[in-house]
Amino acid sequence: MFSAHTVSVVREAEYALMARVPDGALMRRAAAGLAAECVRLLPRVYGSRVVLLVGGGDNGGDALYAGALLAARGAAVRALLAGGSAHEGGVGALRSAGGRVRKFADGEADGAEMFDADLIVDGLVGIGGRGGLREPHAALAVLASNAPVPVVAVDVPSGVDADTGEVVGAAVRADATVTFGTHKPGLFVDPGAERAGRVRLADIGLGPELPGPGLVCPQAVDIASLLPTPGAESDKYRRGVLAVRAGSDPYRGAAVLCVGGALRTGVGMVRFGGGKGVADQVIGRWPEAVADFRDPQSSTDLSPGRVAAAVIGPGRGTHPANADELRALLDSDVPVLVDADGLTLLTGDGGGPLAGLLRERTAHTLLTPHAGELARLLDADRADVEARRLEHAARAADRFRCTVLLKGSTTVVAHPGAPAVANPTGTPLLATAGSGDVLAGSVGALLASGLPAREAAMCGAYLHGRAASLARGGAPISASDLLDALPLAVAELSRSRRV
Ligand SMILES: NC(=O)C1=CN([C@@H]2O[C@H](COP(=O)(O)OP(=O)(O)OC[C@H]3O[C@@H](n4cnc5c(N)ncnc54)[C@H](O)[C@@H]3O)[C@@H](O)[C@H]2O)[C@@H](O)CC1
Ligand SMILES: [K+]
Repeated sequence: MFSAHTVSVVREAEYALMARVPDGALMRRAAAGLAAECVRLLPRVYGSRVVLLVGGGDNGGDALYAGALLAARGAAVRALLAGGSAHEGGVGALRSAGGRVRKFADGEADGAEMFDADLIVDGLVGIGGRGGLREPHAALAVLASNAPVPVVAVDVPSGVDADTGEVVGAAVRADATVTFGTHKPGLFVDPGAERAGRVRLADIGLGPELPGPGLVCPQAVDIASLLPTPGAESDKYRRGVLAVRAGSDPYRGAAVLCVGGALRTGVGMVRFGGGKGVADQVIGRWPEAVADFRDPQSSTDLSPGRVAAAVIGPGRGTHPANADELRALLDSDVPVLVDADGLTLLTGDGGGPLAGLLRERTAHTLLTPHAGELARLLDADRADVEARRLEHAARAADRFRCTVLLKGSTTVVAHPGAPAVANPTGTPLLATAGSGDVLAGSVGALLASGLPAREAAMCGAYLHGRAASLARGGAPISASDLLDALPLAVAELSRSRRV
C-alpha cells in the first residue's frame, strides 16, 4: 500500500527531522535519490547531456546537487535558471563539478539545449509551488513537455498541486517522478497522476516523523489480501446473497450488466427484483440469478437474514415508486450501494428526506457517483469536482456520513475518518456506456461477501480497472467485455496473494 501525506504534514515532519540531522543532509539525500533515478533513465552517464530546469527554491537545489553528482561522473550538465536566483550551494556544487549554469531569459522561446538533451530534470517548483506556474516557469514546462526527451520530475511535476493533483495552466509532463520522504496525494490523482509518469519514492529518513497517511494507493497484494476467498465450508448463503434493484423497461441492459458484474466478481446468489419484462431479460442472460416476481417495490425479502447487501439505482428510474423502493432499502439494516438513478433521488431538496435517512443509517452505505452526479449531489460545479476529486469525494462522505466512490479518470474512495483511497488501475477505455452498471454489481457482490463499504469500494474499483486492461488486450471494449474479463482480474489477484 503506497501512503501519501499532504504538504503541511510533510513540512512538519521535515522540520522535526532537520532538527536531528546535520545542515543540508536532507537535500543531499534527496539529490542522491534523484541522481540514482537519472542514472537509471540514461543510456549511459559518461558523455550524456542533461539539462536541469531550476527554480528559486529547494526543489531547484535538489536538481542542482543531483546534476553535480552526474557531472562528477562525466555527464555534460547544463542548468537553466528560471528566476533571478537559485540555491547558492547547489549552483556552486554544479559549477565545481564542471556543470554550466545560465539564466533562462524571460520571453525566450528557444531552450535549444532541451531538444538536444538525453534527459531533462524538472526542478522548477516542488511542494512550495503556489497556484498556476508563472513565467518563465510555464514556458520552460511547455518546452520540456514538448521535447522528445525523457523528463524526470523532482518531488512533483511542476505545475501539479501536490495535495490535490489539480493542474492550473501549464505543467510538466514527466516520464518519471522521484518524490522524497513520502508520496504526495497529487501524484496519485488525475490530472496530476497522469503528469507524473512512473513514481519512485526516495527515502530521506522521514518515515519515523510521519503520522498516518492522508491517502493510500493500494497495490495488487493489498487488494488480494482483502478479497474474500470461498473456503470448504462456504455455501451460497455464507458467500453472500445480493439483492439487485436495477433496470426498468426502457433500460433493461442496466439490470443485465449489474447482475453480471456481481456474478462475475463472485457472489453466493443474486436476487433480482423488478418488473417481468426486465426480469425475463436478466434470467435469459443469467439463469443462475433468482428473480423476485412479486411486487417489485416489495421489501419483504430485504431483511438481513435473507440478503447480505443490496444495489439500487442503475437504469432504475426516478418515479415516486422508485423513491419508495429506495426508502425501504435505506430503512433496512442491510448494507446498501446507491448508484445512478438512486443518486438522482437523493439530489436537491426533493432528495432531502431520503438523504436524511441515509445519514442516520448504521449499516454500511456506499454512494458511487460520477463527477456530474457528485456535482449535483453537492450543488457544485462539475469542472471543480473533476479538478479536485479528493476534496469533493471527502465533502460528500462527510455530508452523507457514508462511503463515497467517485468514478472517473482516477477513481477515489472517501470514508469519514479514514484515509482517502486513490485507485491505481483503469484505462480511458472504461468510459463506455454500462461500465458503471458493471461496477455497481461488482462492488455490491463484495459488500454481500462481508467486506465493509470502504474496502468493497477499493477492491471493486481495482478489479474493474484491471478487467478493462485485461479485456481485449487494450483494444476498445464494451461493458459486456468487462464482464468476461472480471474473472480474469480476480484470478490474477489470487495469484498475487501473499504466501
Ligand atoms: N524541506 C526539506 O527538508 C526538503 C525539501 N526538499 C525539496 O525542497 C522542495 C521544497 O522547497 P521550497 O520550500 O524551497 O519550495 P519549492 O522549491 O518547491 O518552491 C518555491 C520556489 O518556487 C517559486 N514558486 C512558487 N510557486 C510558483 C509558481 N506558481 N510559479 C513560479 N514559481 C513559483 C517560489 O517563488 C520559490 O522560489 C521539495 O519539493 C523538495 O524538492 C528536499 O531537498 C528534501 C528535504
Ligand atoms: K518539480
